[in-house]
Amino acid sequence: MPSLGGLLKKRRTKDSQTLASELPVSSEPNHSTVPDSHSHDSSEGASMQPAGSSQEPPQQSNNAASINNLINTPANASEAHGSAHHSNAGQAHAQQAHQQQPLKQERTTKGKYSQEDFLLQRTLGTGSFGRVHLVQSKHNHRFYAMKVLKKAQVVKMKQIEHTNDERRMLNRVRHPFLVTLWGTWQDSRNLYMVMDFVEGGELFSLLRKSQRFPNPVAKFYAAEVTLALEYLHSHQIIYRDLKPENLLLDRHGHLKITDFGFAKDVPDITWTLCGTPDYLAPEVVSSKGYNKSVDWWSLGILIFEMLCGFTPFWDSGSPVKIYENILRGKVKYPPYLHDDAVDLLSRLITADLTKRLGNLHGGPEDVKNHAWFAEVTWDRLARKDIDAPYIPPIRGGQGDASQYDKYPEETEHYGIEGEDAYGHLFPDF
Ligand SMILES: Nc1ncnc2c1ncn2[C@@H]1O[C@H](COP(=O)(O)OP(=O)(O)OP(=O)(O)O)[C@@H](O)[C@H]1O
Repeated sequence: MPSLGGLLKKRRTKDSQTLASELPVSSEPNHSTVPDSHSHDSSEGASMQPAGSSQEPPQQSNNAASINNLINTPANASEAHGSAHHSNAGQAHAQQAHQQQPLKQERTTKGKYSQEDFLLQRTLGTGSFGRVHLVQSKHNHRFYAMKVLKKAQVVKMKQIEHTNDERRMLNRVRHPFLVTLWGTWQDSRNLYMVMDFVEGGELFSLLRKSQRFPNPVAKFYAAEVTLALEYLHSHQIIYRDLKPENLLLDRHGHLKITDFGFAKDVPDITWTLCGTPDYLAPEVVSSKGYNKSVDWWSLGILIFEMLCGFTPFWDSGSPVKIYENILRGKVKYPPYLHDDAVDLLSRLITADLTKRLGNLHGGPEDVKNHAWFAEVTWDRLARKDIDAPYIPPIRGGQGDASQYDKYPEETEHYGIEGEDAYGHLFPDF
């Protein structure tokens, strides 16, 4: 059993460096809120629509409940609600619905927004190349998340292509479980991306506070991720950075995948070594060509981590040790795991690409039809018509960032004009 000291507190970065400014996840108990079923995403318009800007009043809190109590409460789990039912007809519908979901028309945003359009607020998170701020539009007064990437840092870390890909991929996708990009621009030092503000915080924080999720809770999040992967793969996009840090919760408790920094348009195979060590598939580690199959491997790691509280190949030493464990491929399944879960995990976390679920002839349907997902009504899930197991306690209305850890703020001013050595490398921003 690995020692979980570091893993419990630290977010894992793409390059495995720990963030100097990172604060440990708060150990304060969180508070439950009244679950709101039948929630609908208000951020899916083609124009600048409310992103995290619901006009609902703050939700009621229940000061007695810790997150762990809350998500272990059967009444809050989708299975215990009886709201997730197996339905083959539903699966067929969901499949159709996904194939019908169009890629977004490329939005022409260049020159449309600038720093002047937004009031800068607190930092929501930091990453390898910059940080993400909460911002408020001066025009519609709604709240957004603004990702700021330092050009010099992006260039130094040889991430020019990935950064351009991130913008391009995010601009193309439109799905209830993927974050929406509204605009990008650049100044002499930084690149800026304005997205939905997803108010409920990271699944990472919820998981660390809860230690591990009960089977139905893990199943709910895994099912939403499965639909998002199905959508991306049907548009030839591999995501390549699945992990709880990149899964955000909206105010109703549904997932939104953020951080498309490694997403790639890949009709067949690619070779780049990227991702987060714990989550890398063996074909990535061993520098073989790979394809969408890597996301199904990562889904297995994600489900394992949600059910167990740690990743199967984790090592406190170094990424190299983790890579060795991945190549050795030995997974110890704790006895408390449900048999169906172990069966699914062993079919996802397999180095044999001819056996890995999601990568076979049946594609994502093989994953969706697995016994572990038997209760899931996929078409209802795709409509967000299944109650989420945990409703983030967002009491402050719009712009409430209380679900995010606090970070030391950036002192550098944004919007500075001047010499720009790298601007030509990012022509789409
Ligand atoms: N749309 C959003 N709404 C709210 N918070 C967000 C949003 N996007 C990102 N964040 C917060 O900012 C953090 C960093 O964002 P992101 O992962 O995109 O940056 P990154 O530089 O690519 O990070 P990394 O190098 O760790 O992958 C996220 O983990 C999350 O806490």
